[in-house]
Amino acid sequence: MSEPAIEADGLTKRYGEVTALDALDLTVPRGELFGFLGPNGAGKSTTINILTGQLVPDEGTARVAGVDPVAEPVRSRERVGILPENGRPPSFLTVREYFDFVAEARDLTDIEGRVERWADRLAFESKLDTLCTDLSQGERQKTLITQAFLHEPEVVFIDEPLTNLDPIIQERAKRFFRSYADDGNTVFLSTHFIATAQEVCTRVGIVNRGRLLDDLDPRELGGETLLDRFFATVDADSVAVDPADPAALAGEE
Ligand SMILES: Nc1ncnc2c1ncn2[C@@H]1O[C@H](COP(=O)(O)OP(=O)(O)OP(=O)(O)O)[C@@H](O)[C@H]1O
Repeated sequence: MSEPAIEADGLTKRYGEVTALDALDLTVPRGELFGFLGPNGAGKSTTINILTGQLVPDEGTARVAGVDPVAEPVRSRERVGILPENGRPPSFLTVREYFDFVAEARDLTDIEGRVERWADRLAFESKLDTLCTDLSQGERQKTLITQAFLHEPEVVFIDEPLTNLDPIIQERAKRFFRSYADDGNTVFLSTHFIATAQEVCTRVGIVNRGRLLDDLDPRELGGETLLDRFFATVDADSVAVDPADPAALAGEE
């Protein structure tokens, strides 16, 4: 069997008193559109930052696209695409200049065809020569999604990619993410949109308090919704936080 696209073993990260990741284990096989779900502060961004070579864990190991992002962050970042949450393209470049800049950094030549395809897919052809500072929020998001996929990486991390996109473009983007994974690449989608994860993801992980609590195929949920499963999983874990509270342990209000 081929090596998984993403493997994390015992990842631990502390910020002072706060344990953001608590020996997190995670395996994502190639070809999955993997939804990474969890409440605010669960450790999603911290996990992504470690897996993309932007943050060093206190303990644990990781491999992404065959590279150790902790030992070889630069080589690792070459292999992956990243759509950060709340990112902003540089204000002083036009959209096209920004893509040229990304292409230069990624050692890509002849990106015109790719840029045109993305502009068509996400409907921003008319904005290619606009300064990034003059883009709407949704147009900025379209620009950032495009840069994440421009070098056609085998693993892409996308953090809340649908934010600020209109419903038509959301549908197109979702279809694209799924087809990109169906082509054998791996898409790691961090989101609070649980219905979207149920709709498009081929696998989903639920994280809380820095640990992976569940890892499932949402198509095998039967009658249960992913939202029900999410609430039940996180609630059960939160009850476990306070064993001194007998009412909570009994599941009472
Ligand atoms: N630079 C930092 N310094 C101190 N604490 C941090 C730092 N970054 C994250 N944390 C803390 O680590 C925990 C995990 O944060 P993280 O950003 O990974 O969560 P998240 O799941 O991405 O949350 P959200 O859904 O709100 O974006 C939180 O308690 C957060 O306050």
